[in-house]
Amino acid sequence: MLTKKRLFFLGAGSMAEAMIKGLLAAQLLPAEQISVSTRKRTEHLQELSTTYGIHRCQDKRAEIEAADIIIIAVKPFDVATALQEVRESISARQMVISVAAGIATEDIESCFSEQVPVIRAMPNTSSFVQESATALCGGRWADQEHIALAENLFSAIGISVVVKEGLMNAVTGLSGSGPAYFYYVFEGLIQAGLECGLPEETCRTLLLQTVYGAAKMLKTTGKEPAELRRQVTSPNGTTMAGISVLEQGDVLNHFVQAVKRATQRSEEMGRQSNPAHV
Ligand SMILES: NC(=O)C1=CN([C@@H]2O[C@H](COP(=O)(O)OP(=O)(O)OC[C@H]3O[C@@H](n4cnc5c(N)ncnc54)[C@H](O)[C@@H]3O)[C@@H](O)[C@H]2O)C=CC1
Ligand SMILES: O=C(O)[C@@H]1CCC=N1
Repeated sequence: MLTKKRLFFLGAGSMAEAMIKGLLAAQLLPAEQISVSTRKRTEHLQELSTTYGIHRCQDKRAEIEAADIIIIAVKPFDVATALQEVRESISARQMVISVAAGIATEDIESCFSEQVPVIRAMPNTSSFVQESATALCGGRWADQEHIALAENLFSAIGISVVVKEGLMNAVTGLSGSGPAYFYYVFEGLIQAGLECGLPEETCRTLLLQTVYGAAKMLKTTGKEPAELRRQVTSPNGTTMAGISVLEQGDVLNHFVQAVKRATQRSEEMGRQSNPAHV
């Protein structure tokens, strides 16, 4: 479905690069059909174009007019300015996909004079290795075909699910930010291994396989995490001793609070960066 489409990325940071890398690896469309722009012409833009063979934007408006799908991948507080610059070049025959945290489809829609189909999506940076977990929803003017096209795009770089827009801030706090929670745990475990006398390389090798194996167990056995944890935990053994320290620190509840705070932050950013109010 996407093979002949032209994509324009408004913004060329971590998320845009992760998506571009994933899309090209999936061979969903040729690199020449992807254009990127940044606020200023930077070396980074040149680097992206050299690395991936994508088109480095020369004339933002003309290239946006020629695009089929415009992907908003600027920071939430830059969405208003970025859209102000190009809104006249976007029409109802195109489709906008925003990955900006917190920004509602209706606030993006209100920037255009036409009934532009808008999809709000929340992928994560694992798009880079085609392992994103993406949730998306359609705005007022997005029909089933637009949603299917967006699912097609995000399924090429991981898995995608369609949710109600009211759940998008929670998705942002859970799986949008999610990789960072796991990296944080990984950092802690590396530090633990080092402090217990293991060489760094050994820690890294063992932990990488441990995290990969645990994720694969969850995915392939379909068992509950508590059940899989029980299988590791011998009565009065090492795991029980380790987990009791985490329980004393109420670590599980801290994860719950972290995701709730991230969800709330997504809501706040949506209010503070609302492009409809600029
Ligand atoms: N980094 C992540 O893990 C995820 C980020 N997101 C969302 O993706 C969006 C981008 O985030 P990052 O890539 O992390 O940010 P970033 O700071 O790495 O990249 C932002 C890019 O936008 C460009 N930009 C700023 N103003 C612009 C303008 N007026 N016109 C064109 N380009 C402009 C900047 O030059 C930069 O290339 C955010 O809205 C964020 O909420 C969504 C999912 C995950
Ligand atoms: O930290 C952020 O605001 C972005 C949105 C989800 C992941 N990173």
